[in-house]
Amino acid sequence: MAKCRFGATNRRAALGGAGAARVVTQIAALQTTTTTRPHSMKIKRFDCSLVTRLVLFGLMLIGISAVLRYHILIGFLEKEQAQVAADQQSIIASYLAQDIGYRVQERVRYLERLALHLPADRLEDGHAMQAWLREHQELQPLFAQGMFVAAANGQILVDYPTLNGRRALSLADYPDFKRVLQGATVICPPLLSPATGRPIMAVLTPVRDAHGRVVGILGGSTELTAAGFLDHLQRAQLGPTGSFLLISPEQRMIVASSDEALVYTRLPATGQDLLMDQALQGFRGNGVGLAANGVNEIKAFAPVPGTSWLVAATLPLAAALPTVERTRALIARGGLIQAAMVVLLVVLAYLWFFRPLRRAAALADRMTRGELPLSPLPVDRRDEVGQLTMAFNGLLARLKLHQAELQHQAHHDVLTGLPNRMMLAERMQAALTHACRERNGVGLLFLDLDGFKPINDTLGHKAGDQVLQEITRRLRQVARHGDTLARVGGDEFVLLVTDLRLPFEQGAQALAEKCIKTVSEPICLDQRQYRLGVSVGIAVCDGSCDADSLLQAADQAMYAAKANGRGCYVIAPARPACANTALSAPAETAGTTRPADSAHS
Ligand SMILES: Nc1nc2c(ncn2[C@@H]2O[C@H](COP(=O)(O)OP(=O)(O)OP(=O)(O)O)[C@@H](O)[C@H]2O)c(=O)[nH]1
Repeated sequence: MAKCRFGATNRRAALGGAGAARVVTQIAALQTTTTTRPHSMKIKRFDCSLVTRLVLFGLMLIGISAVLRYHILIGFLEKEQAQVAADQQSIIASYLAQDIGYRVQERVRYLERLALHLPADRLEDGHAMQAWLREHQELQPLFAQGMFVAAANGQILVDYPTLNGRRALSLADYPDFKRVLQGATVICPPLLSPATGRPIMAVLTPVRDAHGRVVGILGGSTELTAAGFLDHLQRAQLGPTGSFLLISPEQRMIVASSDEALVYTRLPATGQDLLMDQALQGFRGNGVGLAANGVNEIKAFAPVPGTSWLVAATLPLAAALPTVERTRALIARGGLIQAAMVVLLVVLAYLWFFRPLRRAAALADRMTRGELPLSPLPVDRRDEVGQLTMAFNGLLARLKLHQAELQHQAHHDVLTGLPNRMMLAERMQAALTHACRERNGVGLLFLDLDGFKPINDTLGHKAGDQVLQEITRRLRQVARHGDTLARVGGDEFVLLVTDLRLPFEQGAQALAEKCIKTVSEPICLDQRQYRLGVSVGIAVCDGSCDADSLLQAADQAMYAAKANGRGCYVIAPARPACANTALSAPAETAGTTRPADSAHS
């Protein structure tokens, strides 16, 4: 069947290279990916760095744990320490109250004993009374301001030692005066001494006659701060800022205190110090509350036995919690040390754990940018980084395999596995260059099967494919080592022969005859034998021609062989020179040979 071979060349190129073109595009895309220079993968932004995130995460953990520790631990410590301090204050306040109670009772009992022995019938005898008072005062001076005797109407008759203005006083003005007349010993509320201006306490006890009637009053007064009475309260210390108070609830007065400025001062108004208000209403014990001066204080209250007084021990909360303050500083210091350690550890971890990762990333980056050939990354360790690197290497191997497959597909025919037109062109170019250098010849045998279409049409494409594969197998046996057998169209093959010696045509002819012979062997299909033929066009060259011209010359010669009756070969009449030198006489059949057995099947 006559065909326009030159027009068909392009069509065949399209046919033979249809799949290949797609493959070539894929390869080009791959090459583009690997050769274009993408942006560097270096981590430039500080906030993108894993190390930064780890450091921030570590610092955040430390911050949270410090805040939690601070609130839980400090809260617990504050509570515990405040309780311990309050209990201690209670013990001290209670001890002081007992001691003060003892001292007061000692004076009360002393005065009551004296009253029993006082000669009631000589009350009006001033000299005798004063001598009696002096004798007992000097014997046991429990009342620092001395003692005095008053008539039943409250008028002070005599005192020792004599104090200015004392005799002018009337005991009838005291609120408890009547109780004394009824026979009770009374501890008078503290008051400022008219004589010294200092706070004093007086004790009054009745003097009875032989019939038991109250005929007078024996009294004793003492300054609260007098030696041997409450002076020890003044000297008592409760930390650097704490104080002890002796309180008279009826008067809402501080009777005595370790803080001199508070002595004989009034307590804050109701509502200003709730804990104190509760104590004045009878609460005894300890607690923490806001004082009138706005400071949180621990207060402990203890009653003074035998009196209505109470002892209060007060201490600012902050002063009671030195451990808490130290713990606070400790937590802050610990937090800072931990933060520094986290930074240090993360840096060490970065250097130790992430260095292989960074190195692998840098290598992969350089490979991606084409600075290094694609090769497996070194695997230093068997940890997660090593696993990642191995996985990357596996991926790389698959990529290379895939790339090789694509390369193969782009250069080979899928059905026969023979080189396709693209690869043939490369081989021809190489063969011509080689021939030029070696001064020998290159031959091209263009083979087109005869009678192939009927097999396809009658037995189907599958059988046609089997035939093409069988023909390929046979032609491969004919081709010498170093020759290239390519499939360039449906039933078209090209055999590229190199290293031909002069005369070049002679070697090519021998090969053509072998091809015609082997193709014409019967083919067994579907238990029937079929015969095919092949028309061969031969073109030879000494290496000075170009590949296209050589192919066109062989193609035209094959066309001539077809025209000559098929099953034969035709040698191109003139050796091709260059691409622009077209073969002028494709029908010329000089050198046409028809082997005896080259008949169509
Ligand atoms: N089975 C199969 N058939 C193909 C393939 N490629 C092309 N063909 C068929 O091969 C046939 C080639 O046609 P022709 O060259 O005219 O066949 P022919 O009978 O040898 O004719 P002449 O070359 O003129 O001798 C067509 O029918 C194509 O459809 C293929 O890969 N497999």
